[in-house]
Amino acid sequence: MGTLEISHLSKRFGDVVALDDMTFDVRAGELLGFVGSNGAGKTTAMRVVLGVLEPDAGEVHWEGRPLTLDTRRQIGYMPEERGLYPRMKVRDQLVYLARLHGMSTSDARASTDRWLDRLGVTARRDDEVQKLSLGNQQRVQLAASLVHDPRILVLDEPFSGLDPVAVDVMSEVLREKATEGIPVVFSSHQLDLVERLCDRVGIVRSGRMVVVGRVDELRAAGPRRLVVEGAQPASRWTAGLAGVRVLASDNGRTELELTDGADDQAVLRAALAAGPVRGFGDRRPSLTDLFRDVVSEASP
Ligand SMILES: Nc1ncnc2c1ncn2[C@@H]1O[C@H](COP(=O)(O)OP(=O)(O)OP(=O)(O)O)[C@@H](O)[C@H]1O
Repeated sequence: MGTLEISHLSKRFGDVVALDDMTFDVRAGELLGFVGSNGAGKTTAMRVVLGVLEPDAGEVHWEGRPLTLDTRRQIGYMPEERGLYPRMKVRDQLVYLARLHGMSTSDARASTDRWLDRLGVTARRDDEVQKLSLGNQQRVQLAASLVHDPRILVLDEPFSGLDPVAVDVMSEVLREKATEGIPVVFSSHQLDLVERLCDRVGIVRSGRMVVVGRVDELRAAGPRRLVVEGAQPASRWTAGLAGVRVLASDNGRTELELTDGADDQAVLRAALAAGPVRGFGDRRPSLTDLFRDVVSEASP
């Protein structure tokens, strides 16, 4: 199993620049979370990988070679606009899709039944897709991306609209596929989930991949954050501190950002001078914090 390499993709729709020299890779056996604001270019990038959209420039390679029609058939894709036939029965539809990807009828049936069972929709297998709830349609859509035993997984917002149990099942399946050695990339706005699940995260802004790495690496690269409990109000004791910015201050809890060279002991001394301090320590930024930092860097 090889790496999926997305190199220097550019794509415009009229005046809109959807992709602007986007480059990143998805390694064999990893789960990559693809995050970014609405309209940042995630869906466009995924559609280019799948080959349903031609880029203006750039290339996609897998195992060191450009993706061909044949290798693209080995991608399991979950589109954002769910692409099932509403009037077709669940099982028939999955068998049909697996056959379309070259599976024999008996393999297609076996694989369909296995995935329906795994995703908890066996009881609905003879129902038309349109009669299923949205969450169950989504489970079927995931089954559709997996039924042909893909060697690459590209999933556009697979978690949106799922109940917590379905989120767990979906997470488990994606993790398992990565463990099998498949490159797995999925987009999501549920950053807590991405943080928990992914090996690496890529943050997209205005068609460019601006940051990519493990969440702990991204954290280490950002400014240090401190939490001080007690010593209110913060405005009274933080004003004279060099390199210190107040991020939030309420209910006796102050969050600070320290730029290079700021002295945490000076912060503690200033806080103590203002009143009793009950808590003092580092605050690990969440992926949501990191995302906000990256997105706000864009503002002038
Ligand atoms: N077929 C199209 N025609 C015209 N503009 C398009 C088309 N597809 C995408 N765009 C534009 O390209 C930009 C990127 O859109 P894209 O759907 O890739 O973003 P996204 O990151 O997936 O957003 P979201 O998180 O909202 O799903 C947007 O400005 C969008 O309006």
